Amino acid sequence: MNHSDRIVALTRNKIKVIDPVEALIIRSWERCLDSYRLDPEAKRHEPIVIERQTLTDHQDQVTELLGDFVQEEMSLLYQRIASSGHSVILTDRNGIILNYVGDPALSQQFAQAGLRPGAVWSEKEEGTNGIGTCLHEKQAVTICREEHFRAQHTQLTCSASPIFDSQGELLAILDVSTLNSRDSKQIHQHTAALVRMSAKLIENLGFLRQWRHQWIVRFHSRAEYVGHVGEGLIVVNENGQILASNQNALTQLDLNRRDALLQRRLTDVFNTPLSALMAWAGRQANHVCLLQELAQGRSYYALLRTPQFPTATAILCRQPAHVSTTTLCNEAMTAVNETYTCINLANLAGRDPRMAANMRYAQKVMNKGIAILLQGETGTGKEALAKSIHEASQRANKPFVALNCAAIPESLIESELFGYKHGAFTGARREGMRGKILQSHEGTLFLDEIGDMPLALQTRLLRVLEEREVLPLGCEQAIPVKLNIISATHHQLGDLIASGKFREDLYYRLNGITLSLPPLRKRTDLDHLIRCVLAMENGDGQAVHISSDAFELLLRYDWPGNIRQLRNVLRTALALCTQQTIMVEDLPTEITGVSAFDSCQWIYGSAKGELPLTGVQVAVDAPAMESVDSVNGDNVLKSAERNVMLQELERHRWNITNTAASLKMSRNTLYRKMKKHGIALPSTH
Ligand SMILES: Nc1ncnc2c1ncn2[C@@H]1O[C@H](COP(=O)(O)OP(=O)(O)OP(=O)(O)O)[C@@H](O)[C@H]1O
Repeated sequence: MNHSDRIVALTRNKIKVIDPVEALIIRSWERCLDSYRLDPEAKRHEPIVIERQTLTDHQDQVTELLGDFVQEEMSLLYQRIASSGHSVILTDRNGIILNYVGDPALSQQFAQAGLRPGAVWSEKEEGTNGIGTCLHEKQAVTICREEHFRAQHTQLTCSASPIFDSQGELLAILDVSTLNSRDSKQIHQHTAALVRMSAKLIENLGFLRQWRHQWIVRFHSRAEYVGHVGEGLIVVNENGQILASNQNALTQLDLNRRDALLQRRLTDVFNTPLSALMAWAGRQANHVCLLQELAQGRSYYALLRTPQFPTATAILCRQPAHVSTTTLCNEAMTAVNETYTCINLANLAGRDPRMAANMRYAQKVMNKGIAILLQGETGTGKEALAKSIHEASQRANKPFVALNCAAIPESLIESELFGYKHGAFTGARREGMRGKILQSHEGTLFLDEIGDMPLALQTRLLRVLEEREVLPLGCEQAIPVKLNIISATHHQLGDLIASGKFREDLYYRLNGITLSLPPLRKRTDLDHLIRCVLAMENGDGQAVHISSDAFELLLRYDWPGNIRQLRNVLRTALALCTQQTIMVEDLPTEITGVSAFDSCQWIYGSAKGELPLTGVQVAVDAPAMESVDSVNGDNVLKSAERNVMLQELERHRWNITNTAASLKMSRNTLYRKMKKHGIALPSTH
């Protein structure tokens, strides 16, 4: 069957199609046949190319909206995937090619194929193709060889991803095209993932640029992702009214429509007014603060970016360094490279017996090639411990290489971990890539969030561990590797094994010894740790004090975010306090709220014959609470009760039985109180 007959047979349902990707292509073919009346076998034609001056105008328009860094990001993407036959292309929303980065030796061939600045690659002109079909579908697509409608384009393979403006309108397309690739579509998924990430990055940077004269709240449910490609962005004016948001913000907040945010006030969405964020940004520009979303009580970390006025010299929030795709893939590494100046194996234990036992075991096994598994809730210090073990070991002068299995897309983990040979697949770098396993040769490989590793990769990893050699993609010869693995997880791997999500044999390989890090609320040396972390955060600054009331609250708080949260809270408190003394009012409501809730529970609960909550009975001055919440006393108590419930629900991952038990109330009472406070169970917990 020739190209044309195949298209017609598939489009007219003469061959059944099940795959949704194919369905997208069939839709496009239908448009080409029925709406644009194109002929797949039409004799070779030249794409329309717009005039030079018009092209310059189009380029200026897009550069004005997206900024100069587009070219830089395109070059970075090109370097990452550089191999013969690739070019990185930017088009505007009409499919006009604006910029092109590619191998100069091949530019002639690309130009002959019609891929040159000024050429129009809309579907209407060129039939089904990466750029045109992406424009129409407004989603990332990969169009491989015969999937192109025009027979003359079947030498091309293109992965394209849309770039939207802050109103959600399509602005541009980022595309990577290659000529005469013989790889399967599946193999192109690696390139497609990189294109999607770069497009998202350009979109975010364009967003920040477009709204550079307004306040922007940058947030994510994980502190380390603020400033990265997945962060949510919400623009507010000085009255706290929301002007725009990016798609990530909607995804993070579980909203499906942009207008669900527009024209609302920041305080309709989060528990913190803009004024509080401004005060924070003025004093502690570089650090994230904790926000609570009102609808479901989820916590987010946020940075406020101050408006950039031409003369601004004073308070400027952190403008994260240019985040390239490479940094995204190395997220785990970035986290490990945080300054742990005063954390080492000797002082990590603090004065907690369980931690001290962990350190003793670590000392005993760290030079014996025994795999160490670190288990603990988020923020308990697993990465810090892994790094300290490496630094205390005999391989301290060898590399410490980290991979966060949950932070990078599934399609990229394989090549990040195992590496690949030059030309292993479309998008492979010319010189190939060594992969984290080989990079860590003789050093330590730290596999964070191992519970999130896809099953297929678990099998490959197991083979590497058993055979002590690695076979990068596209290589025929395995390379011997000397591996020392430390892995970490917040999951109970036993549960994952029971549900078939984790291989039991891999678990035994990784678990030469398990070190369980206690949550902060169970550490016996919390007082000592608070002092250490405070000293660490204070750096070389003047001596700092904590009032006994504030210290008491810190000791009694449950710390769902563990040491990470403790660091953040103390950072904020340090920034807010006056005369180097941290007072109750310098602490966030989720901490001060506990005491108010307890007294409120004591008042209301006893009247209804219910037990008081956790037994915490710390008196906090009502004015302090009022100044935080700016509400009357009754509301303070209600809001405190709500806060504590949300916090406990979050801590127990919205398990009603466990939350009710920890709050010492029946499940029915918990449901009743949740209803009273308008707390709904999130669907994804
Ligand atoms: N003993 C300690 N003293 C002071 N700070 C610590 C200590 N242990 C960890 N931290 C700090 O706490 C924060 C969280 O630590 P880390 O990232 O190691 O936790 P984690 O358990 O790996 O978290 P996650 O599971 O979310 O990745 C980091 O900022 C780290 O510097």
